[in-house]
Amino acid sequence: MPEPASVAVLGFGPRLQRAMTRNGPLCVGVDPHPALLSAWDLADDAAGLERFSRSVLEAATGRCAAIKPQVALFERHGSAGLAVLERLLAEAADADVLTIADAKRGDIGSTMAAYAHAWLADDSPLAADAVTLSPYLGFDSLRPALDLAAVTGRGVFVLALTSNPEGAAVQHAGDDGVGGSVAARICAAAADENAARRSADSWGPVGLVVGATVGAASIDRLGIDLAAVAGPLLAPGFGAQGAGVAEVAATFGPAVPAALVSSSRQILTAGPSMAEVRAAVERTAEELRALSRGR
Ligand SMILES: O=c1ccn([C@@H]2O[C@H](COP(=O)(O)O)[C@@H](O)[C@H]2O)c(=O)[nH]1
Repeated sequence: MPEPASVAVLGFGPRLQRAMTRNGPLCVGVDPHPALLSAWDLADDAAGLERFSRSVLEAATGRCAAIKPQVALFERHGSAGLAVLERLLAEAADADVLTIADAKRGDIGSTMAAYAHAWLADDSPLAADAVTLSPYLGFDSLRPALDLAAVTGRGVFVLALTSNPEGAAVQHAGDDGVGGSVAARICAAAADENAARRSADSWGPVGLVVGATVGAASIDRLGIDLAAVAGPLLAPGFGAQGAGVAEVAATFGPAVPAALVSSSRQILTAGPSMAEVRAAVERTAEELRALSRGR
């Protein structure tokens, strides 16, 4: 049977480029940690989760390029939490806010196909604009998601150089300074994938996760050319994990225009006052817009 036609007209790469041009490179993380729910005077249950998520979406709308719900923090509430996530994804789509489900999925064959369907198929209740994927069962084990994203006009962000210090033990393995490390191979595979899928000046559907905390020294030592990926670079680690604008500039260098910088706790701790959350989103967005403008 032929693949069903997708409702998406533009691919994820160009849609994200358009959103970043319009609102700047901030991605607001929706991380309803129990401690944050409590600080917002909300119960640690599905109703609290819903109030929290809706408020973050409202504060983020029109001020950022995308939101990134942390799926684990919805899953910990079971089916009721996933139902809240489904509604958040639908409401964000209605508000014209792009969504990246931070699910870090990765498996083999038909199981990977099921993950791909859950997050990237048009008829799935959990469909997001993009999903994060873990390539540690082999980059090509992600094939069902890479192929489905291309069909439905959605995207993927593959973990390459994560923001946590423990990531280096695996991701830097094989470092020979000329692209032999695990991370460099993932970057090269993403670049090949995008070269086959993207058109002219647009980004392809395959992005990478590269922490803002990683630093230029590691990128240089690993011999990685982030700009060659020709796709978006999701950069967690900003704010609560210690990276600021200077670290984003240093880590991404000439690839800074591709950096979609994600911040969760630093913004969310401004709540529960909606005025304060909106102000925190706008302050962060403006700092990052200034970086994109080269100031
Ligand atoms: O390398 C990675 C990949 C994902 N994350 C996720 O991003 C947010 C970061 O939250 P902050 O509060 O801004 O620190 C969180 O959901 C992580 O699971 C990451 O931090 N690093």
